[in-house]
Amino acid sequence: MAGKIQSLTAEERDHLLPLLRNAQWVEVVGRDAIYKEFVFKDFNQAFGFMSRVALQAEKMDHHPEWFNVYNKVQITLSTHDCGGLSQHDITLATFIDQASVL
Ligand SMILES: C[C@H](O)[C@H](O)[C@H]1CNC2=NC(N)=NC(=O)C2=N1
Repeated sequence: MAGKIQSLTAEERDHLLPLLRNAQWVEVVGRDAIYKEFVFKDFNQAFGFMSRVALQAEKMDHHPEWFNVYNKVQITLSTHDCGGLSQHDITLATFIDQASVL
């Protein structure tokens, strides 16, 4: 069912994690995952953002772990099929950052 999904290599991490940190993503302690919190003007803005991310997640078959209260959305990205970060998480994080400023 799950295709062969590769964890990021050490070289890819050295390159990509600083870029993610610059964009306010942080590495989760005790787990190979990244996390970021988004704050919007109100629930309508937050849910519009979540809708855009949801459509992309379905398209990618790669889904965020997320928690929403009113105008705040907390997102954790990791690839369950490989037990850690993969290129899918980087791709989705990049999409999420773009979707958050629409
Ligand atoms: C069966 C289905 O394709 C898999 O479970 C997909 C769905 N969405 C997923 N999302 C994430 N974040 N990681 C996965 O490994 C994953 N796998």
